[in-house]
Amino acid sequence: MSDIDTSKIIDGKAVAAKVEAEASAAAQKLKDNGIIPKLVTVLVGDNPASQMYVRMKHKACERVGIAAEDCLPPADISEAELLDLIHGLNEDDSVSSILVQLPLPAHINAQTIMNAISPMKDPDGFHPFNMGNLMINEEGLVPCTPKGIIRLMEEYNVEIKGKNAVVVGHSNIVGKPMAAMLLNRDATVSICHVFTKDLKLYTKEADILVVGTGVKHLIKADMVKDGAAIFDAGITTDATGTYGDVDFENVIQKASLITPVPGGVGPMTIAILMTHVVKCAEMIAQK
Ligand SMILES: Nc1nc(=O)c2c([nH]1)NC[C@@H]1CN(c3ccc(C(=O)N[C@@H](CCC(=O)O)C(=O)O)cc3)C=[N+]21
Repeated sequence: MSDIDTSKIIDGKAVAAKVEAEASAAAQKLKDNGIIPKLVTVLVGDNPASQMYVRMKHKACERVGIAAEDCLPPADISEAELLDLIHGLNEDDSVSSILVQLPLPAHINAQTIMNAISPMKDPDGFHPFNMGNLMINEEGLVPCTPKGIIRLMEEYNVEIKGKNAVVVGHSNIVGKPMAAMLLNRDATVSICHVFTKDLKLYTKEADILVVGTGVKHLIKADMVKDGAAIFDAGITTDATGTYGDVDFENVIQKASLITPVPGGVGPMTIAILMTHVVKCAEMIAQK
């Protein structure tokens, strides 16, 4: 195995700590004025991975000084009952933010649920109102993972304007909003996905490469341009360990900058979420 130049590795944990400190300061200002930002998480059923992610979000709230509450409906809750629960949280003035953990059980339409969350209380930025604003370059509450990646680009002085940016994965929570954010900053953006015929043809041209597919080690060294900045939003955990969508050890040899998994994009997602909970509380205070 060849040596790894650690100066190329983006420290997502360090930037996340900085973002959390900013959120904490903003939360303190609100609290000085008698407003307590509060996140309510809704976790349907008992998926262990979801339980872990929700626990990580609650721990972040604790670090930042945000109140957090857990709603734990059973896996067989009906869509109508879940909608009722959300309507109650929308009406509750003590609740700043509502996060319904994904994935939801198959008998519930996830988008129907996302649409029911008040767009003012949507720290995930998944409501069509917030998604629509992103599309017209009015970035308010936007999806946390791509926003966290943009913040990493800013912190590491990755120029976006005029660059070839390639996004692999076209999900509503990573790929699509990522592409919109890069386009808003004047990159030339390509979006590749599972039906793309020749993935390498695109990735080879990428000055900025963002990958979010959930396919372990999809991106190999021969698919990457020399000097590319690479952001890996994928995470797969199996019996042998935790992996990203990028074959890190080999791809780092060609990259100028690269996020590790874990410790890259993941912590940023949660840190940005914290800033959004505070933003929601600020919006409610101004209403
Ligand atoms: N409504 C909703 N909002 C979400 O934001 C949301 C969701 N549903 N469903 C699931 C995905 C997944 N997600 C992650 C956040 C942080 C890490 C993270 O911080 N990971 C650590 C590693 C954790 C480990 O070791 O497995 C890291 O990358 O360093 C991972 C995954 C948020 N999600």
